[in-house]
Order: sequence, then structure tokens, then C-alpha cells
Amino acid sequence: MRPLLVVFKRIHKPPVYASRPRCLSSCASSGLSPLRDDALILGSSRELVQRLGSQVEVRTAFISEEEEGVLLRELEPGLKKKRYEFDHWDDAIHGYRETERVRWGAACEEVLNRVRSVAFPEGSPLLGPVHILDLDKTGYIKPHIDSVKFCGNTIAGLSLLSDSIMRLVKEDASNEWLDLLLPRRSLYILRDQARYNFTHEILKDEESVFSGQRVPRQRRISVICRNLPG
Ligand SMILES: O=C(O)CCC(=O)C(=O)O
Ligand SMILES: [Fe+2]
Ligand SMILES: [Mn+2]
Repeated sequence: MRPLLVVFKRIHKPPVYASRPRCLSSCASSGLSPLRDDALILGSSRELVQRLGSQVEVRTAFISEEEEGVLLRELEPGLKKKRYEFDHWDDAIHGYRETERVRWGAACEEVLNRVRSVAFPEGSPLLGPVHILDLDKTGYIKPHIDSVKFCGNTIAGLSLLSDSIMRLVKEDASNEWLDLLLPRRSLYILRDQARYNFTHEILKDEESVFSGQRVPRQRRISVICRNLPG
């Protein structure tokens, strides 16, 4: 069973937020980026948030409205030719269309290079094509772990057009979970244990609640960069 937030509310467990200092000096001394936005991460325990916190990042406003527009103008024509897929009960994703892209216009390439430079160690071999996933307003992604055969230890995704909630659940202990609020135009990064030992999912609109607040889901396009297995 997946732990729903309502379950935790019912037993009066307060949501646990990461509460790392966000000042430059302490972040620098702890090796954390000052750009981390820990208020966007909550979880089943403080211990888990702190332990896994170094392997999960959400960076708000990673791209500007203009950059979001540039990406959308490049992606929309190709996406519009496809139909959303709804009816495959066994698929990990419901209500989506997707594509891959290797070559980008200069403005998009600049944004992607920024993603690559913050998400991956220098020289880490990357998966060539960038993955584009277009979720309908009613679409959602069921819990899954990305293929270890094709993808390395890091997954980095930009969220366009909509806020959403990404839930991570420990594969062999479903009482251990983190919810990430992914604001429109944010970047998330999952590394190592967060990538290998936790499923990730994008909640459907009806379930999209973060810390008691509804987070309405619109159509959402994600632009996902991955590295190759080591
Ligand atoms: O849309 C996202 O940000 C995540 C997509 C995903 O989990 C996948 O394609 O494996
Ligand atoms: Fe995934
Ligand atoms: Mn199928």
C-alpha cells in the first residue's frame, strides 16, 4: 500500500520539513548548494529527510518564463502530432505523450547545459537524447524505478506548465517516503539511493496535496536529462 498523506494526517503525524540553514556560509561548509529549497521537501520522518536530503534537490525558478516559452515553442509542434495515451492499464504512465530530442536550438541548448552542469559531475557520460514527457491534466505517473540498465545514478528534470508533486517511496519499506513539491519552472534532481532504492511517481490531480494544500495539476511537460550507467 502506498502511504497517502491523509493517512499520516489521520494519525496526527505532523509533516516533517527539512530545515537546513539556507545561508551561504553554513551551506558552503556543509557542502550544500545555497540554491536548495528544502521547504519543498517533506517526508515520513526528519531522519529520512535529512539522510536522503543530500540526494534530492528541488530548485525553484531554475528557468525563467522566457526560457520556458522557448522550450515550449521548440517542443509543441512535435508533441501536437501525437495523441495522449490513456488506455494501457499496465503502463507506468497514464495520460501522456512523449518524445526524445537530441538536437536543440541554441537557446534551449543553453538551458540544458545549465541543467547538466548543476546535475551531473563534470565529464559524466550522459544519455544523448533528452526525454520529453507531456502529461495531460488528468495524467499521472505510477510508482516506478527507472531502468538501471539504461540510466545511471542521476535523473534531472525540468517541470513546465504546471506545479506537481513527486512522491518517493522506499521500495522495501513503504512507510518511508518523501514528497517533493515541484513548482512550474523548477528543476529536480534525484541521485543514488533516491534514484535506486525509492520509487518515484507524479501524483494525479485529485491526490495532489502538499502539506494540506491543494496543488492543482494542469497539463505538465517534463524535460528529463539522465546519465549513462557507470
Ligand atoms: O515527469 C517526470 O518528471 C518524471 C518522468 C519519469 O519518471 C520517467 O520518465 O521515468
Ligand atoms: Fe522515472
Ligand atoms: Mn501497455
